[in-house]
Amino acid sequence: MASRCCPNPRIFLPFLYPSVFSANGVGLSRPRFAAAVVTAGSGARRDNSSSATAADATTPDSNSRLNPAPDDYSMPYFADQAQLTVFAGHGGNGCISFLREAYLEDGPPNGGDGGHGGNVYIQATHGETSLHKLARRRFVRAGRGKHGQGSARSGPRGEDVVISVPVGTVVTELSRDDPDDGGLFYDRPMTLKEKRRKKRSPAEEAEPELDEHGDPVEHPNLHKFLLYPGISSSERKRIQLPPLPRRDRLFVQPRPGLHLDLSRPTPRPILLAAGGLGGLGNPHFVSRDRKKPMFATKGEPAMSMQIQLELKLLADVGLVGLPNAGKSTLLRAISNSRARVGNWAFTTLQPNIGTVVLDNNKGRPTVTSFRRPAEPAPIDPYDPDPVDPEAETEPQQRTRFTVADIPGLIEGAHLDKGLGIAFLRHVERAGVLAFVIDLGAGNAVAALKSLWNEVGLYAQMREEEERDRERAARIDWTADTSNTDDCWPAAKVFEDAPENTTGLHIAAKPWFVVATKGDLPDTQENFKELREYLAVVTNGTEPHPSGVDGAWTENVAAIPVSAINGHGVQNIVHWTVGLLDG
Ligand SMILES: Nc1nc2c(ncn2[C@@H]2O[C@H](COP(=O)(O)OP(=O)(O)OP(=O)(O)O)[C@@H](O)[C@H]2O)c(=O)[nH]1
Ligand SMILES: [Mg+2]
Repeated sequence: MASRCCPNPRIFLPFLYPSVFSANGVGLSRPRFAAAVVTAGSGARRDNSSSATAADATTPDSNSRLNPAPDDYSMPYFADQAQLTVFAGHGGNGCISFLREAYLEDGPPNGGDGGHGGNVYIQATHGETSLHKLARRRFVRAGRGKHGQGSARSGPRGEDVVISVPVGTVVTELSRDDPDDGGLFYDRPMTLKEKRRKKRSPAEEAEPELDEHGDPVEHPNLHKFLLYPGISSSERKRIQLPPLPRRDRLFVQPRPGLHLDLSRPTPRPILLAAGGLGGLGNPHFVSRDRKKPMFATKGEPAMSMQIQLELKLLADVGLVGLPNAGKSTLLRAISNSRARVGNWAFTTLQPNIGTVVLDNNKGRPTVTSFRRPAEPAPIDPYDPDPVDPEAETEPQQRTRFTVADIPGLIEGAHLDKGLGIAFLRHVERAGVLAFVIDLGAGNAVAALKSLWNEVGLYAQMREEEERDRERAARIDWTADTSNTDDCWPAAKVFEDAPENTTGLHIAAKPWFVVATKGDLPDTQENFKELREYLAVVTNGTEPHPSGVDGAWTENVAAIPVSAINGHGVQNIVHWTVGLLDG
């Protein structure tokens, strides 16, 4: 992937290190991308011309937007994980009722059917940004169908519930309780053979079936029927119940082991749990021999499911760095974010997302950038109104991009040390990774290697998890094993699962280094060393810092900035846009 930006390090002009560049014979000149970056919200122009001197840079304005007091921040509610139990609605019961009118004492049955239970759906929408509301809610219940009533009035359907989640949410089923699992609630009709076998003489029909103690045996489906309340217990045992009629389901329950990766908005809600069918009123059971059925069927119980929601933020750029490196200050400098900044480790406890606006608020772009068209969604053959796959084929003008600032990583983060693993998932989805290195905090190359090491180990761990999940989902536990001597026939489904984890799904992303706090004294040598190291990584003499084969090493840049002064930050915007456009 070739960057649109000039690979020449001259573009990261030496506003911080004039001597580094003049020593190389590179004179001071205006940056190629001299347009001021207008950040959303503030509307302020930051002039980052090369005339800013090192002396200016070392005197950050106290209590400015980029050097705020620790209590000057806004912290939106945020949760990136939630566990929910969803309950589909039970079906309402059918009704046992008979027509009563003046001069008509003994009318025909007229009980209405019960309403079907409501379904639970999930939908990924752009309006949502966090799972905190769902994390607090814990239970989601669809409405139950109302019972049928007399005069052939059917019960209304239970209300459906749609769970709205942010785009980037991964849904994993943890367990389900499906009452229909052990056998269908509504019987399939008996075959002719079964009917013949079951056929009893009229004398036998009159007599109830007896158990070994001589007590009448209860009908096996009795619990699925609703009997007329006035019925005596002996009548209850003698009652002849018909087989439950076959009924088509309105919605097909999703298969067990549900796993949805909602990485794009879903045009229509996706079914999680289907409600139960409503019961049948007594008119359904009228026959030649049974003029007045004293029973109706109960509503079908519905299933419940426990799901895990995990939000992987879909930011264009992920900021990765050690604690206190200056990530949040950088986010404030390039976007409208009011992330908390403090001179201690772990100031940021949850991810912040900032939006970098690429126009001057008058509709005129300051940077021309084109978003690649999204891959068309696979066509669902059962969808009556499929989304047009050709909808987005033209490159779209990019007017903004998003940046995610995650809590700092420390050594062992992939083993859940520090704030650890919980937030590393947010860099998995980013298009570009920006490694923020504090030039004033020791060797920058060592810091970069240790960050890549953590990210690489985390990537391998996720790939292993994903492979295990995929294997588990592929095992067909119902496979017929009778014709084979193989005691583990399902093992063959493992064949095409990849064996080795590479970590490439993160290491293959384009990345660059933001060398921040360049205003601090004596950081010049550190920056030079970092730049030389990245040059040898780019030309292939040194391996990628994560050690992963085939990782992205095209034109890896180090951009010096002083985020606290807003110096050099627009170079980050231009470089990022170049990498995003690819
Ligand atoms: N001199 C100087 N100080 C900076 C610069 N950028 C950030 N700082 C200071 O470094 C400290 C840490 O900044 P933060 O932005 O909170 O760092 P962080 O990486 O978000 O820290 P965590 O959230 O704890 O991971 C603050 O006191 C900032 O004022 C810079 O460019 N120059
Ligand atoms: Mg921070």
